[in-house]
Amino acid sequence: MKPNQRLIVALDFSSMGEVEQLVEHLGGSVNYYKVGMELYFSVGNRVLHYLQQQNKQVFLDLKLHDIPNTVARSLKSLTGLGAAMLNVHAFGGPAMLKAAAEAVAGEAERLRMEKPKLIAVTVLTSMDQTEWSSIGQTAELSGQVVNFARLAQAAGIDGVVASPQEAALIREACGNDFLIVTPGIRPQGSERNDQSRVATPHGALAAGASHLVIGRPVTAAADPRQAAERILAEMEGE
Ligand SMILES: O=C(O)c1cc(=O)[nH]c(=O)n1[C@@H]1O[C@H](COP(=O)(O)O)[C@@H](O)[C@H]1O
Repeated sequence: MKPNQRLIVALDFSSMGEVEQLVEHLGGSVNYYKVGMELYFSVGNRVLHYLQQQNKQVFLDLKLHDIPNTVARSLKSLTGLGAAMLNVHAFGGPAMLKAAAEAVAGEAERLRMEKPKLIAVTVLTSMDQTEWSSIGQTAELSGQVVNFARLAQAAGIDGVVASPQEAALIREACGNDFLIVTPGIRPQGSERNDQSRVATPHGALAAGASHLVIGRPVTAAADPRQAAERILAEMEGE
């Protein structure tokens, strides 16, 4: 069976021991992992080296959000680490997004390496319309997600992180080559936890997601391998 490159399992842990235990347990069924702030701040580049040795692809999810110069210079440092995907917050605005895209492309060219994909986080999947309004936003949340996706694409960014509930609108607005990476994935019957805008794996793919980011439905399952294989079967049936 061809390895699945569309399922990204989130390694939301704080130690190498937990990472090694899960990656060994999941074996060849999972080929793509997300390293987020908790893990990277705890163990640093050790986890990237480990995943590279295991021939796994890495989404290094550090969600940069700062002025254009700072984000561009930070991304230069991150580009050479060998992750397949990096991200920034779309809230940084068009100038920051453009500087970010140029920094990654320029550094990858300088290092003669394949350019990591750079994607922009739109509106966090934990937020619902009420919370969105509570921070003073008057536009409809889904409309703003699509607006961010358009701005990111115009700035030369490869795709967005959004909820599966906006995936169809983004696909329509940004075309087939644009990456749509969707967390907020919850298989039938699983806990929502702190996620608000959710869908099933099948629902997310049917709406046009290119990649699914899944954490607790796999990592907190009694049998993570069985949980991952069920999700993969649901994805392959798509
Ligand atoms: O950038 C992300 O990956 C991200 C963006 C977002 O809007 N929502 C979101 O949940 N995430 C990440 O996706 C993962 C979801 O994990 P679970 O809720 O456990 O499936 C976490 O590691 C989050 O940091």
